[in-house]
Amino acid sequence: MNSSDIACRIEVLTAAGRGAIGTLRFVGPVDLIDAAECFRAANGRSIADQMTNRIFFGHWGRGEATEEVVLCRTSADELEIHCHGGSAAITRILNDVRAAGATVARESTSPEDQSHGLSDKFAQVVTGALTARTALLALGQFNGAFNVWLDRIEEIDSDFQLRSEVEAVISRGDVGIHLTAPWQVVLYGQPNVGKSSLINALLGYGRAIVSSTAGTTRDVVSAETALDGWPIRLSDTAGLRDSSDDIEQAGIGRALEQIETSDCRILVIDGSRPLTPAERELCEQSRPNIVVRNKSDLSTVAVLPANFEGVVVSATTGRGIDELAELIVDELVPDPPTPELPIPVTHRQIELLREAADLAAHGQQTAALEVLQQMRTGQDEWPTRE
Ligand SMILES: Nc1nc2c(ncn2[C@@H]2O[C@H](COP(=O)(O)OP(=O)(O)OP(=O)(O)O)[C@@H](O)[C@H]2O)c(=O)[nH]1
Ligand SMILES: [Mg+2]
Repeated sequence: MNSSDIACRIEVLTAAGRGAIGTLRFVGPVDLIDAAECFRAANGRSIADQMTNRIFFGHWGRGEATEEVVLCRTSADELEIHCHGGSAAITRILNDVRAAGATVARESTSPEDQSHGLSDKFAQVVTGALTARTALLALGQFNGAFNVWLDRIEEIDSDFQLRSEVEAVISRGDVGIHLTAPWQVVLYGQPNVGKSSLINALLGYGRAIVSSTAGTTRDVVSAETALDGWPIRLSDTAGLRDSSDDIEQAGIGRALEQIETSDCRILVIDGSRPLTPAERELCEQSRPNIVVRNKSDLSTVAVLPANFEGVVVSATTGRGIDELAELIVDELVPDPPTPELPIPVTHRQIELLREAADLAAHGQQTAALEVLQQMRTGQDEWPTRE
């Protein structure tokens, strides 16, 4: 019998979005998968020779690029496949089984299908949102906040008012872009001031190595967390100093790149001793968003240049860490939006909004509205997480 004559299908059982494990169910003759040679059981038997209702372990894929999976024949012609929860593993298994002749069931819970055809890729933003808070904002857009706004602005008859409405939406673009990608926050400063201790205190666990030896951190060490429900990637960096050590120099080069590309720059100084000339220069030249005066449990003698406030903390005792977290949030999201407000979620949407604001500023209201109508859901490109 030709495989295309066999009624068999595969479906994804786990919900869309990020998860630890992905589960798929195959219904049909399992020798179809054996014949396609996409799975090798650790016990050397074919799937058809495995006992029902017993799990068995093996590798999916051929050659080098295999992946560990756990399978279970839940009945003679039903097979569950448990794999890594990322979409890559699920998609690969779906594609292999489809290539072997199975159909992919419509009830698939891929993000595209989960929108039930109601809307478009807003569903992808909802499932790609990194925290409950950002998921709620994305859900607001999925539920039509943007389209409601597009309907409403068509009624506006003043180009001045149109422009200010559009600019208010643009101002939420930074939050929109970060629904699915964390803000970058960097800690930097001289060696031994307590940067690694601080990142650990903010994270609540020991991510970075701490030691009394200056020059301990050599590379950028990053970790993701959430502060007040906002997704944040904190990066610890090598202490900045003149060094003849090649590895340390390379680490300092990476630190400087990270400082340059971050959304929030936190300069850490050792507040228990007078400010060094290098720290003074960093205050004045590196444009820090926040200056942290660490080691306040020892003393607070450091005096910052005029116009710099500095938050007083101790990574060791925890003093000031909550206040520091609040300052970071205030820097990144000074005006947190609510889910019913329209929020652009892609760079393309922000570009279109800017174009419309510009047209409105030149009195071209009809043209501005035409540009805005291109933003109706379903006509845009969407962000994906690397
Ligand atoms: N008393 C006190 N000691 C601290 C505090 N924060 C850090 N230290 C100590 O300072 C030393 C250096 O801490 P690290 O966190 O490794 O400093 P760093 O800035 O990451 O250093 P490099 O990686 O070398 O650039 C360690 O001995 C820490 O225990 C603090 O708030 N109070
Ligand atoms: Mg360090």
